[in-house]
Amino acid sequence: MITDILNIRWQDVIDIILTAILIYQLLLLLRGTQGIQILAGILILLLAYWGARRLDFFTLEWILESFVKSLLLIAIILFQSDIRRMLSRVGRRAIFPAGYSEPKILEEIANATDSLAKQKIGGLFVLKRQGKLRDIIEGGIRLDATVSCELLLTLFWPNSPTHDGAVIISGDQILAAGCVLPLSNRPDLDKALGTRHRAGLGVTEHSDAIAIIISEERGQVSLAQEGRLTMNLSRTQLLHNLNEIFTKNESTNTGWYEKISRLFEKK
Ligand SMILES: Nc1ncnc2c1ncn2[C@@H]1O[C@H](COP(=O)(O)OP(=O)(O)OP(=O)(O)O)[C@@H](O)[C@H]1O
Repeated sequence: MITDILNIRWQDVIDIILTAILIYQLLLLLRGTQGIQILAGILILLLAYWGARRLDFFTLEWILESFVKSLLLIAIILFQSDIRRMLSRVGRRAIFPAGYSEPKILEEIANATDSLAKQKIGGLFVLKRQGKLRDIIEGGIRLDATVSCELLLTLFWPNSPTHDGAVIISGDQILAAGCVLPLSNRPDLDKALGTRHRAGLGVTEHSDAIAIIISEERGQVSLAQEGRLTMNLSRTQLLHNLNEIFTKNESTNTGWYEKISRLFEKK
């Protein structure tokens, strides 16, 4: 046993790590879906097969053995939509890692912000960076849709179910809407500013995310970063600030570890 451990090759270590990551990601992908129930069913049948073998129940073993032999095929058929979703996610991240370097994304966000402000419709966008916002995203309505000005406007349209709360964006993807953010406790904040601004500021105190706040009352746009609020921005100023934050920093600040973890990360 000890000699086996001593003989372990570096390939075995990588093999074990990759298998663990794969299983963990599969479980994350299936969590909360019907897939997890199917997986539990398969595990019960595998347990029954193992029991039948141990107890020499030949007929049951024979039936379950045929099932176990075709398990891979059965799993592919049962999980085809989950597998498709996972492959497209991995492929998309490998080729187009989550980032804001594509100028069109920031323009779509700036256009939506400007349009909401002009119509005095309240809005709150959170632009995710390296820091995880999993709890916040899971509390909202999951979307996984491509960023577009039209969709962002629709999400904040009065009476829409996603009108309240924040939209979380990561690169070219809208991850979730209707998300509740942690509120800032800053005592020196202008008393005229309500919970939308405190929420936008709060998320930037807890993470490296950027928040764009559109005031319903005054139709003004504010940008929050690292617990600081820059208020009353025009469309041009907002776009300029976003470009400064993202296109310059994002590509240089991302190390190899972040690049690899983004590939597997479930946001
Ligand atoms: N914790 C939170 N997370 C996300 N959104 C929140 C949170 N709390 C409040 N909001 C949003 O803020 C809205 C209330 O805005 P409120 O009037 O208090 O803010 P405000 O900062 O004064 O902005 P406005 O100028 O738009 O009135 C809620 O309807 C909701 O959409």
